[in-house]
Amino acid sequence: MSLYYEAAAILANADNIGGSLKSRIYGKKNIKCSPAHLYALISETTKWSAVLKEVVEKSGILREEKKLTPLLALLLSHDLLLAKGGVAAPKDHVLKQAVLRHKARLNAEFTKARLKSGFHTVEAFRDHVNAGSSTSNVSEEHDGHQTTEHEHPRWIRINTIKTSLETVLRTTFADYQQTDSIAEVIKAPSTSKYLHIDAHIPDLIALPPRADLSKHRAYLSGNIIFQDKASCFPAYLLNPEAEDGDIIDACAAPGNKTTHLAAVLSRHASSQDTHPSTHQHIFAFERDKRRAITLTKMVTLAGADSLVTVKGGKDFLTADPEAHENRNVGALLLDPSCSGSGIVGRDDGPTLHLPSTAAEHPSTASSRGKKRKRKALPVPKAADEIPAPSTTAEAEVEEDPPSSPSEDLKSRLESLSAFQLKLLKHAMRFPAARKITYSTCSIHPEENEHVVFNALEHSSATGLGWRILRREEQVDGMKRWHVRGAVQAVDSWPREQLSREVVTTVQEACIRCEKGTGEGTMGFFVAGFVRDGDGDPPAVVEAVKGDHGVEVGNGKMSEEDEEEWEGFSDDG
Ligand SMILES: C[S@@+](CC[C@H](N)C(=O)[O-])C[C@H]1O[C@@H](n2cnc3c(N)ncnc32)[C@H](O)[C@@H]1O
Repeated sequence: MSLYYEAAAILANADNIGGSLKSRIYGKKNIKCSPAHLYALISETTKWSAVLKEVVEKSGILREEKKLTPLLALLLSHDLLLAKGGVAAPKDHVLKQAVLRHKARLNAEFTKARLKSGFHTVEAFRDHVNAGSSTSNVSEEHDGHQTTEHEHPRWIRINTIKTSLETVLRTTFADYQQTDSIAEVIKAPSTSKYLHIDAHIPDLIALPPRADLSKHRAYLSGNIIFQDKASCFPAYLLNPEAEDGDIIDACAAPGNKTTHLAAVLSRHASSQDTHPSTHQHIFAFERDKRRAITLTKMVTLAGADSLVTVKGGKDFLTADPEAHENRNVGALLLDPSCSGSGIVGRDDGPTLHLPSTAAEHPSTASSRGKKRKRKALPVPKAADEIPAPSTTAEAEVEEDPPSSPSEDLKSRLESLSAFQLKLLKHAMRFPAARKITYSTCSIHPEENEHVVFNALEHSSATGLGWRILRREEQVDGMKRWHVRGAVQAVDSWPREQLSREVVTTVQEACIRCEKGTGEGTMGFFVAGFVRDGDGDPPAVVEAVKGDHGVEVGNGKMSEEDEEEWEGFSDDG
């Protein structure tokens, strides 16, 4: 498969794999081309896609070249017009020939687009695009600055292990102007010095989209951490307090929530004038050894070494709840692998704009007989837990897809939610546990509200006294957050065991974030579980054994457990 076919397949993301573009490319097995080359081609093409979309549409190439899909046309025209070495294929390659046949027209349209944008040289045009000053979806003008439709602020969590909000406002952000309006920050150009202090999460601020602090001393020293607002919800909602004892982060890499947990402990301790490591510890499980290395680095950079033990290469499902070291685990944070459908791309990465064949020649689509049209799947933008470039047009596929995307998605969601539920049920087995948060960066009810309902209906919850953490019991910022569980997810749940009242309470207790709104969050879900009273550890073990056929600690698994699902790769 040539570079362009591989790049188009990754951009189409037909597997709907979550995670950053980088992690999806580097984590992909069996790719033939160099990952670095693929990454460069895809990210550069995405950056230029608003310009190239128009160039491709106006050139008419898609109408005449049946071998080209909109994605291939974008990638090839990028290399033809902008790459130093031109199209990276032998001269008799079918794709190279297809694009070269239209070279003159593509060049002419590109020149027109450049001049229309007011640039006399390609270099000036390139600088403009590289500065991120929007070749994409230019939709509005604000104070002379153009902004794109789905701008995402640069969220920054102040690492309270090392510093405080007050200190960074006085130092790192001393020359920034504070505004109460997140909208003002979102529409500001990347270089402007606007700052918004978040109203829900303590120690979180928003800067304009694409604000680049990656070389700033505060970032390099771990005083500030780039973390999306939604991604801060779980540790804040879990709210581990001194009496909660030790904490498990069950799916920890790259470590945003682990270090946030450590910062919360640190903050609580400093308000009580104690040191957290004397009575509380965080165990961070990460099954993937490679990702565990990143996790360890992040923990060290955040100054959280004394608070966190990284369990690298260790599967949380093999952790024995009865083990001596887990006897004080009172709180667990579960943020398992998920479809990543809430990811809107890497931190403020660009949006992919696909050329439309239909828009150019309305008659063409209907005259294509058997060819099928389907919506291009959203493409991961380029991060940890963020943006996948979203597509703006329909991709035409010439061949029959192997199976319908909705069937693929349905079975993928079934596997994912079974795995997520299994983790949640395992967390409920820790005898001293009193608090759990369950979160995903997915927008699908199957991975969210339905997992919660399933757990609540299951005797892991009912037999052991677990219940949902109601809205009115949540920490202040989460109680005030207005986007709650999806009503349609709740309505579609068959009320077999849970009463209408319970279902309504759960819907109100669940917390969601939506992507692409003026709130500047990614798509996200979190729910809290609590257990009242002291419990009775021996009875707990019996209930668990009886219910699951699992003797925790000796590795004897039930039939259901034997089918180990490996999960999808995650954000990097
Ligand atoms: C969504 S990511 C976690 C992101 C992380 N919580 C953060 O905020 O940076 C899920 C992680 O869980 C890991 N994982 C999945 N299943 C696991 C398991 N059974 N035990 C331990 N880690 C697991 C994956 O390798 C992946 O790194």
